[in-house]
Formats: sequence, structure tokens, C-alpha cells
Amino acid sequence: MDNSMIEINSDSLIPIEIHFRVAAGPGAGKTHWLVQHIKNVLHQSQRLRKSRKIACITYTNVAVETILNRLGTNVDRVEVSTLHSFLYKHIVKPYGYLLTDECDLNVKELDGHEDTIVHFKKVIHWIENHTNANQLKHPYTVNQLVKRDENITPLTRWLQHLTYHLDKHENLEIVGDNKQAYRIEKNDDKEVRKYLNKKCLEVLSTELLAYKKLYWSKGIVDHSDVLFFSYQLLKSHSFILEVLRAKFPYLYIDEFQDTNPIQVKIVNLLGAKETIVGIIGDEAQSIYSFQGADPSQFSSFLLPGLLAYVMKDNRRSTNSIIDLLNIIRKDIEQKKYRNIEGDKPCILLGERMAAYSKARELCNSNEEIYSLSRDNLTSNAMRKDLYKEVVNDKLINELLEIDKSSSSNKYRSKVIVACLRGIEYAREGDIAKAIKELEGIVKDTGDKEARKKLALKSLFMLLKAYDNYNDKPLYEFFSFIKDEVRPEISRLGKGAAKTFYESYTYEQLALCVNITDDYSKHRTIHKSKGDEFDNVFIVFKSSAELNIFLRPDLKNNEEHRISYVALSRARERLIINVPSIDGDLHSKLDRLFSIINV
Ligand SMILES: Nc1ncnc2c1ncn2[C@@H]1O[C@H](COP(=O)(O)OP(=O)(O)OP(=O)(O)O)[C@@H](O)[C@H]1O
Repeated sequence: MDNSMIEINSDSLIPIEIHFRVAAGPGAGKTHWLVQHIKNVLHQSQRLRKSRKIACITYTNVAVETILNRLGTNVDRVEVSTLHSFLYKHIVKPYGYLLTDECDLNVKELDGHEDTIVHFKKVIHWIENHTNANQLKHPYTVNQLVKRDENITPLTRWLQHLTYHLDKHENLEIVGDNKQAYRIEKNDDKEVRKYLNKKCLEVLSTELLAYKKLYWSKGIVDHSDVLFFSYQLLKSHSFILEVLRAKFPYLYIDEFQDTNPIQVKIVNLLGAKETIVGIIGDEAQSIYSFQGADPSQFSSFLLPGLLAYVMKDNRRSTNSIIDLLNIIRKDIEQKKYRNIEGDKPCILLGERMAAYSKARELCNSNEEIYSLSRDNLTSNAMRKDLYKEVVNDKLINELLEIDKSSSSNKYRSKVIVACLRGIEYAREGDIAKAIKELEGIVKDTGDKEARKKLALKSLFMLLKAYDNYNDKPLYEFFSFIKDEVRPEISRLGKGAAKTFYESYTYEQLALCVNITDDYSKHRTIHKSKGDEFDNVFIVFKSSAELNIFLRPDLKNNEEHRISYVALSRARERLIINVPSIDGDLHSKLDRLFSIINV
């Protein structure tokens, strides 16, 4: 920790007209402090008027909700959003027309930003018209690339992972990640990754902007495009910066450790004058390197006169959990604010589900316990094993597959899946995503406004009837949609499709929907960031992961930071499951944990 840092706690007031950086460990009360600080600025500032607001940026929609709730009646003078939504609303949407020539951006058709999609028709068009197509050689000729499955899969994956990089002149370039250009082949039950040829990718890379333009010209924009457009616009049109600085005299960014270099540049541009910038975060909880985050950007972030603060309390966890966290972390020794001893953290050795049952016992059976896993597969497996009736998590794909025989059947399953997804997103609180899903099936109806209205009406009907189909065969859900929502979908005659609809329940298919902002009790660690739970059950796949307690390296090892985030979510009880550990490790960890065989 830097000695020049000023120590504060989550109730401290700081000067409001000086740029700041607040660093603090887990459970220090960063979010609590930020909300207090905003209220203080609203109270004291001479620079806020009706049309001028505080911009408060945070990482997820869940975090936006949390801050809005805590701000209470003060919300109308604060704009709380994710960085992408903020940039989209205040830069891309109003000024995107300035990019019409350079990027072919079709502003009229712009309708929000989405996850990256790959339209294969566009891929074909792009490759067929590629200036360097004649350099594509067997077995990667134009024809072979767009017709052979063994090329289509890695090509699609590669295009799905295009990103932007700042070059040494601080210009943005579009780059492909060649490690993503693979398909999986099974060889004697072993899975082997087969990659697209490097030379072929090199040739294709020469015209990635042309590929992107095929989407932009239709108004299709993904999350990283929002950063790209914002950066381009701010760099070449300084009046936009002036407008933004006038609108937002204060800009605060929570969870700054997970911003990527382009975002940092944008924040730097805004903070160069007038706007006071404040960043809050924890380097030790930086877990998004796969999205370009670089933890060192937090401590190296500088603006003229910036004051650096540190909060050392841990207000969340019991003493025995904080002891464990302090073993892992060297830069801040957290103080035990609650000062409650609590149960000794526990390692359960053995099979995952048996360990989970034991963990429930340890938490007095009736208390809630949240499981946190490293990857999606494991968190889905936790859910799946608990809800035994789920046969597999590919049911949605099976349904789409079974209805592929004719275009009318294809449309039928598209409608069913869109309704299913829409309902599940809405039930998890993401109404915007739910409506978007349903808009996709009413493309033939009127203008944008009319489609939105119809989607909302359908969603309302579907949610209202939820109890009528939730635990029934999917056929009931289909009948409801045909009767009430989209009568034009084709009937279900005898055959494989009908059998499918009768064999699985709505609930079983609903479990296959991937919820983005996951509020459920079985989550990935990434989705648990910023949250806290009384009892936490962490799934470690092997004893190697326990090395974090013996040789911690939060600075250089992202896997350690991910485990640290998981361990620090617990308020009362911390339980780790690992299949087994050898004797040596057992004796070394004995001091820190109760170790139980299940
Ligand atoms: N001044 C305070 N008064 C009352 N409760 C507080 C105060 N500061 C923090 N808390 C409580 O302490 C807990 C941890 O705070 P918070 O979630 O804001 O921490 P954080 O620093 O954002 O943690 P993390 O980095 O782990 O997400 C929360 O339950 C919060 O409500």
C-alpha cells in the first residue's frame, strides 16, 4: 500500500471538488460510501442545477439497481448506469450520425447494443467480396471457408471474439483472437481443438472494418462497438466532451479495477477539465482480464491533484473469515469491524453434492446457502443435480433442432423459445432483455413502437398465466401461446415434435435459459461480484486451488483473485468443497480450517 494514501472509513466525508481514488478490500463499505458521498455532493455542490447531474457508473445492471435503491428520493439528480449504457445514451445515440461516412453507421436503425452476434449470411458476403480473397488457399478458399463445417465453426467463433486494441499512437484497431478460431474434434473419446490456419486468419484480418460495417449499416451494434464509437467521437469532436462535462460536473466509477484501457482513456478525456472524477475499486478483486481489464490501471490512474484514499475495515465478515482473507492479502490488513468470532471456515472433502448436503446441515438446514463456482458448467451442474428431473441442459437446442424440418415449424419453435426466454429474463428482473427477446418474433408488425407495445402486451399475458403452465408439459405452454399470443404458429401434429412437447415440462426447458444477471443461489464467482451472502459454499475442482492459502499471489495470479472474490462474499460461514487433499496439505491447512470427510 502506498504511504501517501489517506485512511477513511465508509462514513467519512471527503472534499467534493478534487478528483479521488478510493481503494479498499472486500466488505469495506465501498458501495455504502459511494452512496453517502453522492448524497453529500447533492447537498453541498454549487455546480449542480436541474439539467446538470452526477454520473455514477457501475459494472452490472444488478449493481445499478442496488445504488438506485440506496439513493432513495435523490435519484432524479443522479444518473446511475453501466458505462456502456451511459456512453450509448450520451455519445453514440445523439452523435453517431457523425460516423456515417467513416463507419457506415445507420443511426436511424440503432436500437440499443447487444451481445456480439455473427450472421453467417453477412460472413459469406464479406468473404466473397474480400479484396484479398485470391490469397485464400486450399483448404481455406472462399468456397471452403463458407461451406465446410470444419471451417465454419472456428470462423464463427473467431468473429464472435473480435475486440478493439489501442495501438501505440492511441488509435483503435480491430483485432481477432486467433486462439478462439477452433472447433472441437473427438479423437478416441478425447477432445482435441483444431484451429483455422494462421495465414488464412491473417488474410481475413486485413478487412475486419468492412466486416463490422455490414452490421453497423443495419444499426446492429455490440458492447465493444459502443466503446469504439465513443472513443472515436470524443477524439475527433471535442465539442462532445464539452457538452458532457457541462452535463455531468461529477463522474464516479465503482469497480474501476475491471475497466479496460479504452474505458480508462475515455474517463481521462472527461476528467481533463471541469468534471471531477472519482474512482472506487480493489485491485485484488480484478477478475475480468478476458474483457481486457488490467488491474494495475486502478493504482496508476491519475488526474491533476487526485487524492488517494484507503478503507481498511471489513464490515462484512466474521473474524475467522477475515483472518483467512488477511493471510491471502498483503497490501491491506483488514480490520474486524463486526468483531464476532464466528465458525471456523470449513473444508469438506468429497463428492460435490454430498458436500453440499453436509454444508446445509452445518448451516442449520433452514438457512440459505449460496454456491459459487469457477465456471458456468459447474454452476449449472449444481442447479441440475439439485433439480434431478432436468435431463440435460441442451433441451432448447433439441427443440429448435426437432422443428427444423419446415419453415413454419422453425417459426413455431422460434416463437416458443423466445417466449420461454422472455419469461425467464423478466422473472429474473431483466425486463428490457425480455422485451427485446419478444420483439424478435413480431418483426412483421408495424413500426418500432408498435412492436415494443405488442411485445410488452405478450409478456404481460405470459407472466400472468405463469402458474398455469410452469410445471406442466411444454405442450400446455405451446397451446397457451397458440391460443393467446401468436395464433399463426403451426399446429402440432403427431410425430417427434409433439412427443418432445409432451415429454418435457416448461420448467425443464426454463432451467436451460442462461440468465445474464444471475440472482439464483448457484452462481459463477464472476456473477457474485459485489454481492454478499450469509453462508457461502465454494466449489474447488482440485486441491491445487487451495494453494492460495499457502502461496498467495493476488498481484500476478488472476485465479487467486477470483478465489479471493469468492471467499470474501461470506458474512457468517465459509465452506469449501474439494474432492480430496493429500496428507501434506491436510496438515498445513488444519490450523485454518475444520477439515471434514463427507
Ligand atoms: N457505514 C456503514 N453503516 C452501516 N453498514 C455499512 C456501512 N458500511 C458498510 N456497511 C455494510 O457492510 C457490508 C459491506 O459493504 P459493501 O457491500 O458496500 O462493501 P464493498 O466494499 O462494496 O465490498 P466488495 O468489494 O466486497 O463488493 C454491507 O452489508 C453494507 O451494508
